[in-house]
Amino acid sequence: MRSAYSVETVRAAERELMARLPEGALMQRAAAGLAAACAQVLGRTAGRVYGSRVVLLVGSGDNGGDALYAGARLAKRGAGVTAVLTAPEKAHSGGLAALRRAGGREATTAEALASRLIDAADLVVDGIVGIGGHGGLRGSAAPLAERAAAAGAAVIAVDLPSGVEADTGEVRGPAVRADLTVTFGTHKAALLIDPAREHAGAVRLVDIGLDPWLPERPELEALQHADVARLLPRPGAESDKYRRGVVGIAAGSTRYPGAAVLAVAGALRGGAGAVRYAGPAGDAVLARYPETLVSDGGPRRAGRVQAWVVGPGAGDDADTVAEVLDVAGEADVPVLIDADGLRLADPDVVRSRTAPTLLTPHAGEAAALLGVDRAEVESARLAAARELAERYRATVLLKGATTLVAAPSGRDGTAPVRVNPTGTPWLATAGSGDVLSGLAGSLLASGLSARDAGSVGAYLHGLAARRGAVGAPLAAQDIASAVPDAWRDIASGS
Ligand SMILES: NC(=O)C1=CN([C@@H]2O[C@H](COP(=O)(O)OP(=O)(O)OC[C@H]3O[C@@H](n4cnc5c(N)ncnc54)[C@H](O)[C@@H]3O)[C@@H](O)[C@H]2O)[C@@H](O)CC1
Ligand SMILES: [K+]
Repeated sequence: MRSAYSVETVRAAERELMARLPEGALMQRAAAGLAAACAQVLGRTAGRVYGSRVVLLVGSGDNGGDALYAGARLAKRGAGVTAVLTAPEKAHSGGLAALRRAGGREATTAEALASRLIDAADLVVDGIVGIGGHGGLRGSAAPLAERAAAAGAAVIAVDLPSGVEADTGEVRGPAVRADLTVTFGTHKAALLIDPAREHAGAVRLVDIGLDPWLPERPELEALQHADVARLLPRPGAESDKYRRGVVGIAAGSTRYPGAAVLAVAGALRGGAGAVRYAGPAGDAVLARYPETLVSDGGPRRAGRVQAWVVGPGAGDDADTVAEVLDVAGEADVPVLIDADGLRLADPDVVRSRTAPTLLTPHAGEAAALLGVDRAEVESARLAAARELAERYRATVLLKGATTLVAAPSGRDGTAPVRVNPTGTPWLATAGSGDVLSGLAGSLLASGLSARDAGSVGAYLHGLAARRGAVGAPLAAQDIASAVPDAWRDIASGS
């Protein structure tokens, strides 16, 4: 599991740890990890550390201190290191002294911008601002970041790419774009959630001994292979198709029969023992998937299921959405609501449900439910997912480059929001969401909680797209077809 903690929590843990260590020890741990990462990158870009050209962008806080101490370590190994001080009078004094002792140089922002210093660098280290920052880069920091981006040197961000919001992943103004971010103690939300995540590049976590002081429950977590492997449903020796769970799919319309076929395609690969289809696209479904149990009497007459999926390709069929909510309410089984179903479902009915509900909007659908612009959802994904989960008292899977799964708060607080690490741009293809709804619905039917079904579904879905795409576009059906490969990879730990 990869966990991310809030700035407030990180600071509290750091205080506990620092109280037990000699002064400055923590910053030395951070600087040592940072210098090691810099040396590795220099090995690739400049051949070696000795004789390489390193530029440190140094702000006025401890983030700059980390950069200065790391720079001193590199200077001792023969790198030519210049620190560009955005606020010379406020730069970390111990770090600056260490850099000077090691033979490093200093420049003001104006000098750096007027010369070719940054353009000629092999490596730029961004120590402008870390967890102490708010808002986009201010003052002379913004043109420095721009120059670094244009220079084409490798950029390593210290703790966070400067200018992003640590706790939310928002980017509200100019921000550094890094190739690698070396972060300390724990991940922060900005390193996992877009748009900030995109600015971070690859992320390396340096252990500074913070773990014992961090609370058990993080703000955010990203499942890894081993976590998903533990959650994947496995049939026992005694299982028959009904015990494995039956998922009901109420999707598609005469206008959009394909959505039904794709949702069924996903559902057949999600671990349920059987898939029932209730809707007007039964012939299309059977033609492609003869193993489906098709009924043409609507959801009420479809027979028992352990979870329902409703909404993909539903068009304006509000009656079916209402019927599924009715039937699922009577049987007290989980419901996944996707696509058109999100717009058609009665919010009061959704809120008053007692069995789990999983809503799976993309940014546009989430925006419509929240009554805001799509851009607002895309720029503040975490807040949007949390807000929807509370408003609907339902688990919300907000699709996107970094898909989020947020559960509503319960008696013992709010479970960490899950962020899916397997997303890929290849997923942005028509019908991809229909496959996900079937897949996650099938996981719900096989007994996973809404939060687990959503996050395992998104994980498998992303991995399947990566497996299936391998450098070429893929269609939604290919994603469904690649799910068993993804499942095998996870189950076998490969
Ligand atoms: N606290 C600790 O124990 C440790 C902290 N470490 C480092 O210390 C950092 C936190 O240090 P600080 O609390 O001093 O804070 P930062 O160094 O992150 O930033 C604070 C400074 O940045 C300026 N600033 C804020 N927003 C800005 C913006 N948008 N544009 C330009 N300047 C801006 C502020 O005026 C302030 O002077 C961490 O991110 C990490 O790099 C590490 O050394 C590990 C140990
Ligand atoms: K930084």
